[in-house]
Amino acid sequence: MEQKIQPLKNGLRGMVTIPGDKSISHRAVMFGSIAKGTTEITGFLKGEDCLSTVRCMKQLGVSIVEDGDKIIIESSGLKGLKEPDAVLDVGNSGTTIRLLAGILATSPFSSILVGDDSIAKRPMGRVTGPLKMLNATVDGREHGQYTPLFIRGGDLRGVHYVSPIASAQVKSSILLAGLGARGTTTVTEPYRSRDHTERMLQSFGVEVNVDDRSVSIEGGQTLTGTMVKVPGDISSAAFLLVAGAITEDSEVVLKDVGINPTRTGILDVLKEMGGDLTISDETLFGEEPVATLHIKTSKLVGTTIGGELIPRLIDEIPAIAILATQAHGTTIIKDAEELKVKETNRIDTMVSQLKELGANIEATPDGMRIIGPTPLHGGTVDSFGDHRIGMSMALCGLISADSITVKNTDAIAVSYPNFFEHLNLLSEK
Ligand SMILES: O=C(O)C1=C[C@@H](OP(=O)(O)O)[C@@H](O)[C@H](O)C1
Ligand SMILES: C=C(OP(=O)(O)O)C(=O)O
Repeated sequence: MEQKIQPLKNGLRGMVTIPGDKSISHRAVMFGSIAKGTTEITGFLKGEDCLSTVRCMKQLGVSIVEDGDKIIIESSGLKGLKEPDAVLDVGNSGTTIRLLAGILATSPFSSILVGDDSIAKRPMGRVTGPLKMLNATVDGREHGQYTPLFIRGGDLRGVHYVSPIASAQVKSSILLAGLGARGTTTVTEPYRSRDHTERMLQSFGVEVNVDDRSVSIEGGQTLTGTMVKVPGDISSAAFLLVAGAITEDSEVVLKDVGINPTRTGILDVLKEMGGDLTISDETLFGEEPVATLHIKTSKLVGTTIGGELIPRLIDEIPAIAILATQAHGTTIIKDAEELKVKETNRIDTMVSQLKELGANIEATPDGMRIIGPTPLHGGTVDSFGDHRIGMSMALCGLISADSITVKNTDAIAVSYPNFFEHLNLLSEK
């Protein structure tokens, strides 16, 4: 599918409730599936990635049903999972395959994990390596570096894994395997990555110890079913925050957005760049903080982004690149090599597609450099099957001189199925 986006005549105005957080929705389904008893999820993101997680867990014998706006999971716990009779297909979802690999490493049966063409290029050695250290039998293409992955779980023993990268997928995979291991499992990261696993495991009754950049878990603990209320996804909200800031005469209100501090790098950067952002109605959905975000048309300046900030805004960098094209001065994004191993190489795709529209942007070895403000012209660009690239390109269409056609917009359903609906709602006068 392709979409033609016309430049806005008036600003964006109104209020929307952002769909559920993708990271939290995946975890709610996986943890509910390995918990004893009933888990009820509200605000679950019905995006393609989370639906892949639901399908995989059903194939492992778990009962997952929709009841109105709730997802109800019934399980007899981790030991109740059954050997799947077909390969488990994670689609486009890195979170599904890496977290599920950790769960399967504890299960005494064989499973094969596959995904789409993008997943086939993404590195899996970052989880298969440490899972082997815990004594799991894990293999795959190029000795477990890539899909298909083969896993036979078994008798695991806890380890202390010092991760070379700040990755919540790696951390979570190892901690989930650690739940079924003898002794203590600890993961230490160079910087703290998103901590939804740590928070949610505690609401399922698991004791988790956090000490600065290290997280530890004792093996043998069981999860008990619970209620999970999923906040709106700040990574989806980011696109509307950027849209509101870069378009004339705009004022947008986003309700119930998750503001977990391990995810709010985008808010820090927006403020740093001069964004007219206010945060109100702070409250908690279970263990997760949420708030209402207000953004207005903003006078933006360039900034430098790197270091510990990167894991706090890794998925928002494509949106931030659009912001930077409209900011006065130079924006430098560094220490962001991880962008090369997402759904696409997000450094290359953002640079090539933004250049296509007239932006002043260059790739650097660990990120990008953008000089603004530059007017964007019309044209045809491609998401290359990457949801976040598709939404970033659509934002360009709001401010460009002529219309922009974005190819392969179906990918957007991975994380924000009603993205265009929300944009249209905010454009109506
Ligand atoms: O744990 C998660 O839910 C995620 C962690 C991040 O990936 P990494 O762990 O690879 O950094 C992020 O990019 C991804 O969208 C979701
Ligand atoms: C990188 C992403 O997701 P995943 O790793 O789960 O495919 C993303 O949503 O931007």
